[in-house]
Amino acid sequence: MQERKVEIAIVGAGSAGLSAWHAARKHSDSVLLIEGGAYGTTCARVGCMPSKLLIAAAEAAHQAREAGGFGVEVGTVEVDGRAVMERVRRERDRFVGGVLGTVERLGEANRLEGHARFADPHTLVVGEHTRVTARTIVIATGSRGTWPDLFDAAGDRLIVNDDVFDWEDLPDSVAVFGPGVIGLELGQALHRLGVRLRVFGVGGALGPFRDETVWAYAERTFNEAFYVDPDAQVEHIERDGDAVVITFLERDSGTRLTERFDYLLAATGRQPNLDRLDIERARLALDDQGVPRFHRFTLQCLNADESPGHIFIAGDANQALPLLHEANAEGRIAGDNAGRYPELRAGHRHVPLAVVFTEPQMATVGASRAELERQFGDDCIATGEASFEDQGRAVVMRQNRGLMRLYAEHGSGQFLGAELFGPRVEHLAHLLAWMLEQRVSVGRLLEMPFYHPVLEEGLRSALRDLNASLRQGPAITERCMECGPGD
Ligand SMILES: Cc1cc2nc3c(=O)[nH]c(=O)nc-3n(C[C@H](O)[C@H](O)[C@H](O)COP(=O)(O)OP(=O)(O)OC[C@H]3O[C@@H](n4cnc5c(N)ncnc54)[C@H](O)[C@@H]3O)c2cc1C
Ligand SMILES: NC(=O)c1ccc[n+]([C@@H]2O[C@H](COP(=O)([O-])OP(=O)(O)OC[C@H]3O[C@@H](n4cnc5c(N)ncnc54)[C@H](O)[C@@H]3O)[C@@H](O)[C@H]2O)c1
Repeated sequence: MQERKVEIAIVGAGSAGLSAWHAARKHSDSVLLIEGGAYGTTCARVGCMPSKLLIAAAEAAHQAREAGGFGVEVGTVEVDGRAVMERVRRERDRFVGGVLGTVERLGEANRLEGHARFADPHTLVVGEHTRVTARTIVIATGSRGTWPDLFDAAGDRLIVNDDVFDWEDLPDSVAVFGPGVIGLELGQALHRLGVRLRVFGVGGALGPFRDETVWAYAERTFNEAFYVDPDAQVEHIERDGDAVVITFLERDSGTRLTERFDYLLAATGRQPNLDRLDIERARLALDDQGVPRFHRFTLQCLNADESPGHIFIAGDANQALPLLHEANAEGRIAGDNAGRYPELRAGHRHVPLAVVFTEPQMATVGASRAELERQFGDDCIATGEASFEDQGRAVVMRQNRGLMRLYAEHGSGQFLGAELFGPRVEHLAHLLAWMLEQRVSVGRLLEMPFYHPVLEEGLRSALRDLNASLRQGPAITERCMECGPGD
């Protein structure tokens, strides 16, 4: 076994680990990046990027089918599954290639390949070939898909997102379990590409929505296009030949149905990659899920005796906000602090922002209304809403489905959060997140310029409604009279 002594060891060369490496290097030349799997990051290989590539193909098919609504006839739309998947893999490989170039440029001496696990709080054993002793350590090991044992009956027809992006062709049918973020993004894309689909959930959850009104609108909208049962009664799963056979009660009728699918796609959540790390040997304080307790602004873990430690945790591994921009930000903070330890700096944490690339898109900004009520008190939160159904630009584009609900604090009028379901709300969500970062009041937001005709005019309607709920402005009595048909 080789021995290596370094200042800072980073476990995991994903988005968080790479950010951590660059931040740590500003403090020391002795920074080692350890990777146990394939280089290239979850985001580029099996996450954000290939999923958006599949969605882009699905959108093209959908737009072509919808063209008739504009009086444009394109004839029968045919999806060439092989060509779709070939482009997904090709562009995915290009994104991965970009990351591999970055990894290459780190220099061979600064990388080590092999699965790392703790031998003691300062020592990692890597792939049975190297013992690495480090002054500080960053855990950036990411997460992986998880599913209940029941699904194992599907054998090798049980797949997760990773498998989808290696397909050479599209299958005929898929049963998606989990109408969360991954399940809805991939499910809707597969449906639009002509794959027969059913989506089964538990407990009623749908995407990221917590606001019941937005949830109900979204649930109705998705179900108009494909079958989604957020609280499904699935009775049996078995493998039969090349098929997965699922017996379930149909959502509205309660009829018992048995259907065959090519695959069961498990999109039932992700678990942090901490279980194969011998984390107990790091002697850290763990929460009841086995995740190290850490400080949100420094990413520093607590030792078992509650003293602040020399180990930091960033990205999906800490399960706090499993999103790419958070993994990058946390990696930077953790790497910086691992470098400057024991003197630490609090990093800047962004307001919560999440976007789901379905159509209509789903987005959340700030805390949910329930969380805000807990923080501020039941009667301190005002709500404003606007529909996209007769919003000018959305009608023009024939994408006039959706609803947004915005929250603000009574008295101060400060904008606090939103749940958005509608066309291209990724952009509205950014505007709102940027405003939330600046702690802007609803009144001040309404003083901003709004062009015409744009989707932002719909946001203005929601802000006006919110301002009226705050009793800081008049209710909208006659829409369109003042602002034209954009609202
Ligand atoms: C299908 C899908 C779509 C997504 N889409 C989006 C999106 O649109 N927008 C968004 O913001 N987020 C999205 N995400 C989430 C985003 O991809 C993750 O939050 C982000 O990639 C996490 O980065 P990370 O560095 O924490 O983990 P990773 O990139 O997974 O890196 C962890 C690394 O650690 C390595 N590792 C693990 N254990 C060990 C060990 N013991 N020793 C050595 N190495 C180890 C792994 O091999 C891996 O390379 C998506 C995720 C999925 C699955
Ligand atoms: N656009 C994006 O930003 C994006 C896209 C994909 C993934 N991600 C990240 O990846 C994370 C993981 O995504 P995810 O979709 O796996 O998790 P998720 O938590 O969003 O959804 C999991 C869903 O599975 C359901 N579920 C749990 N057990 C089930 C069972 N036995 N049967 C049926 N349904 C079950 C849950 O109720 C939930 O609706 C997300 O939280 C997000 O942070 C982000």
